[in-house]
Amino acid sequence: MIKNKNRVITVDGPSGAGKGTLCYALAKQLNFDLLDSGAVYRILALAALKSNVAFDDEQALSDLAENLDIQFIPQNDEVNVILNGENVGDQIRTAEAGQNASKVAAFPKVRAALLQRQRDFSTEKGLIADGRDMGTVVFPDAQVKLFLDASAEERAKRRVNQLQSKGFNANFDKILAEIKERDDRDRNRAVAPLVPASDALLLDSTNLSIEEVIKQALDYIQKTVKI
Ligand SMILES: Nc1ncnc2c1ncn2[C@@H]1O[C@H](COP(=O)(O)OP(=O)(O)OP(=O)(O)O)[C@@H](O)[C@H]1O
Ligand SMILES: Nc1ccn([C@@H]2O[C@H](COP(=O)(O)O)[C@@H](O)[C@H]2O)c(=O)n1
Repeated sequence: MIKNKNRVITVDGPSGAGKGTLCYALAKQLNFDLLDSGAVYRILALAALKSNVAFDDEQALSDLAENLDIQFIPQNDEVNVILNGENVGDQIRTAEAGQNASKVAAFPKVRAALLQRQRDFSTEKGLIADGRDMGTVVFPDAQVKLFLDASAEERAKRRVNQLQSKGFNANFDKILAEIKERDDRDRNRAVAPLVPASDALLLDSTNLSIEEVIKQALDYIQKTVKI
């Protein structure tokens, strides 16, 4: 049995690698809680827009981050994301919201303001933590660390399919450019850049189906720790 404070499995990686899909499956299979840390940064960017805080005002953004009133409420197979009492699930899931999140996430004071809030998601039940710095910064003592990657072209293809399946128009070249821009910002920022933890298992999902990724992750988890 994993000791309480370390009962954490981290999944980091770039946008569209399949982290959310994998984390949801792992949380369900293992009956662990789920932290979607990207949603926290997306909510902060939305809160900044709503309160006219500029994306380059680090102090105001970190003050906002300290006082964010957010709730994640599971309902059926979804998690309702609530900001100041308003369900903002749809507003934080746009491509623009992802780009805005990566801008506010680059500031050290913002990341510091959100650190404990993310750690508080870890309980005795166990936690699957999805993000960019889960294994390197937020949960450095996690028992299992995964880094899920895929080529930028494959990730753009997945995003196009995802948007089209929801009835939206999607332009591959535009989405690929956005993915590369966000990768670049996340990988090259001064604080908590997107890098695999030194003790993370690297999983390249470019040529793997969702089922294969889940199986490889579960096999590794079961080999590494007794859940
Ligand atoms: N191995 C895979 N093969 C094909 N499609 C996949 C695979 N993994 C995930 N997908 C699909 O790719 C899309 C993006 O996946 P997902 O949202 O899980 O990525 P993500 O890494 O969480 O992205 P983000 O960091 O931007 O939230 C989804 O439509 C998902 O169904
Ligand atoms: N641990 C994290 C998680 C996310 N970010 C930033 O938020 C952006 C949106 O994340 P998604 O996973 O929801 O796509 C992402 O591009 C990162 O800039 C982060 O910095 N740290």
